[in-house]
Order: sequence, then structure tokens, then C-alpha cells
Amino acid sequence: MELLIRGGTVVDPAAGRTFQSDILVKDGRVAALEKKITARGARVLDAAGKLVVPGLIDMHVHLREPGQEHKETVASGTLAAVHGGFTAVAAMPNTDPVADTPGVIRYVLEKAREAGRARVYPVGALTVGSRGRELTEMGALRAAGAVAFSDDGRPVADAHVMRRALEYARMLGVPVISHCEEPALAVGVMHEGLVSTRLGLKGTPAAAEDVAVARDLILAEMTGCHLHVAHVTTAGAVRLIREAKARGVRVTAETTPHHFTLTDRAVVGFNTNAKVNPPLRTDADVAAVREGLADGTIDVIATDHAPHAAHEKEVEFDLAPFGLVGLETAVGLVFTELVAGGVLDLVAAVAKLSTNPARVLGLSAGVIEPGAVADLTVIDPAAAWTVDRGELVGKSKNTPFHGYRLKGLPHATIIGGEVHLVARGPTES
Ligand SMILES: NC(=O)N[C@@H](CC(=O)O)C(=O)O
Ligand SMILES: [Zn+2]
Ligand SMILES: [Zn+2]
Repeated sequence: MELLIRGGTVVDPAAGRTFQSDILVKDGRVAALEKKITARGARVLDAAGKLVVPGLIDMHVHLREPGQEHKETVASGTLAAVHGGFTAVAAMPNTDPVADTPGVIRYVLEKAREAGRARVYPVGALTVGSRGRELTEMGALRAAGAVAFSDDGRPVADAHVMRRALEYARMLGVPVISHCEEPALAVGVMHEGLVSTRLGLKGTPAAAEDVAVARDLILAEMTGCHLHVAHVTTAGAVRLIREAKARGVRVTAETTPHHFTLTDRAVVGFNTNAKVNPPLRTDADVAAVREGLADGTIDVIATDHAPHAAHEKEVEFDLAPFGLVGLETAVGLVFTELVAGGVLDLVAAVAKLSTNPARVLGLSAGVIEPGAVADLTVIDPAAAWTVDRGELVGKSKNTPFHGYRLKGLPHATIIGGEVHLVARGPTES
């Protein structure tokens, strides 16, 4: 069956432009892009007043399967992805067991196939059990489908292990995604600063991230491996990455909607949904992260979707797990905070949500052109809505954005030519 997406504004970061166009989808691929297309018998998706963009790719999510299915599963997480406008996600390996064997990688891929929702690209563990000692059989993980390597959830404490990991990843032609926190400094439950002092909570200084980023940049330069820095949160990290890029180091970086929107003040009231690693920082850090997004230092926006069950979060602040959900609020936050906020234009925003993560992971995606796989997201930039944790479709509801008023909502998520979502419930426009 053919699908005609009619009357939308196409945002094409690969060509660096936006233009009015109909799009004809046939056999799961983009068949034509023309101002006016007539296709008798085709199913029509009215995109008037909406943006049609290459399918969004979230390169940092925790799907929790295998092992922690009470928090999320591949099926529930990819449903949340589709609701958030994402056609693909990269799944971090800190499951139980850790994705440190080809069997776990294949298991996740099989679950994704069964679910039939967003595409899932598994990330393989760098070290056995992500314990930071022996490297995994990286070649075998790659052959099973891993698109990158990471011990996310934990830093790789040993610089020698990191060096070897980068050398192997380089041979395999895939990036290492680094969770940059120096463990000797990252001992707190929130950012170390005025707010942590006032609340009497133990803090982790910005230096914990800066030190780890500096080390990994030096090792990336030494090994020539592509380093991707996960969840950048500090002014220092942005500055170090900017300088390294200028020197020609193979580094890319991501930040998250919570880190470009919230500060450590979100923790006031001991809000465990604002407890996350790396922690929410200061106004100056948020400003630096936004500058990094604007000038291209930060290539990617990823959610670090980290579901935790209510009973796990509803405990004393010190005891709550780190992490918050992000798949279903990302588009709204990017459009409200960054596009309406004047930080990014439409093309740059879509690049950071699609074209750039595709490039980082080496996926042939993130483009809209005849012949390309029809992974497309239709966004209603004018839809105003209020985040309601009760309306999230993912299994866990640990969002710090409950009650936020946002403008910008995914209208349809199209994967391989199949329409997976046409707008959610009532929105106030
Ligand atoms: N970000 C978090 O606070 N938590 C993540 C792990 C991680 O991304 O480091 C998780 O898996 O819960
Ligand atoms: Zn992490
Ligand atoms: Zn993570």
C-alpha cells in the first residue's frame, strides 16, 4: 500500500534546508518528493501545518530487558519511543545480565523484532559485566549486531582498560560511548554546590566530569578511535570537547533534554525524579551546554531514558536509583526550550535528533530522499500540551517534567513506511 504524506514542511538537515513537499512512500521507502503528488488509492496522511523530518533516533536509552522488566521492556520502551516520535533507539548494555555476550545482543534484537515498534540498535558492553576489568569479545558483539561499545551506567575507571577498548573499537570501526565521571570524585547524589549544601546532600562536583572527559579525549587522540561522550553536563566538558574538536580529535558528544532544561534546583524538595547521573548542574552549566549545542560542539540530543519503578524512587533521596525517563518529552522540550528559545533553528534541532546520531552510529538513516528507507517523524510544532506522568505509555513514570507546559508534539511516527502513531489525545492548540 502506498502512503502519501501531504502538505507538510520537510526539514532536511542533510541538505540544510526546509521546503514544502508531498512525500510518496512505496514498499517501505521514499518513492518521491514533489510539491504536489497525486497517487490514486494511496493512504493519505495530512501533514498541513506540520513538519516532516527524518525519523528521530535516540542513541541513548535504557530498555532494561533482560533482567529488569518491572522498569521497562523492549516492547514498552519502543512503544514509548514511538510515542515520542523516535523511529529508532540505541539500547545501552547495563541490563541483567549485561550485554557482554552475543547472546544478550541477539536476545534484545529478537525482542525488538517481536515488538515490531521502533528499531533497536544494541550497544555492547566494553568490559565483562561492565566491571571495568577485562574487555568483552568486542568482535563477536559487533558481529551479533552491536553498533557501539559502552559501559554506560559506570565510568571505565582504569585508563589502561579504556585505552585498549578504544584500540579495539577503532579496529572494528565503531565508536566508544563514554560515561564520563571520575569515580573518586563522583561520590554524591546530586551536583556539589549551594543547593546540595542547603539540602545537606552529598555532592558530585563538575570536576568529576571534566577530569573524565579530559582523560578520554587524550586517549581518543592517542588511539585515533571515535569517542562519543555521553550526557555532557558541565561548562568544562563543553570547553574541553570544543578544543579537542578544533585540534581534530575524533570526538562527538551528546547532551540530554533534562541537562539543557533543568538545574540542581529541581532537586529541592528531595525530588528523586531529579536524581540522575551525571547530576543536574547550575545555570552557568546549562548556558554552556546550550552554547555547545548552538555552535556544534554537542552533536546529538539523546534522552538517556532511564526508567525506574515508583517504589524504587519513592524512598529517601540517598537511596533512590539515578535516572529519569525521557523518550516521551524530548520533542516537546527541544521545540520549547531550544527552537522557540532561539538556541537552535529547525534544521539544527532535527540534525541533533536524527541525522547526527545516525552518523555517529554509522546508520544509513537520518535523511529524506528518494530511495531512502521511509523512517519519518511528523511533528506538530504548534501543539501545546501539558506533561502528565499518568499519560506516559512507558512502564515507568519517573519524569521531572510532570506539569510542564510544552509546545511541539509528535503527530505521527512512520517506520519503514508504516504509520505507528497519529497524534495523542486532546491537545490544546
Ligand atoms: N543516567 C542515570 O542516572 N542512570 C542510568 C545509567 C547512566 O546513564 O549512566 C540508568 O541506567 O539508570
Ligand atoms: Zn551514563
Ligand atoms: Zn545512560
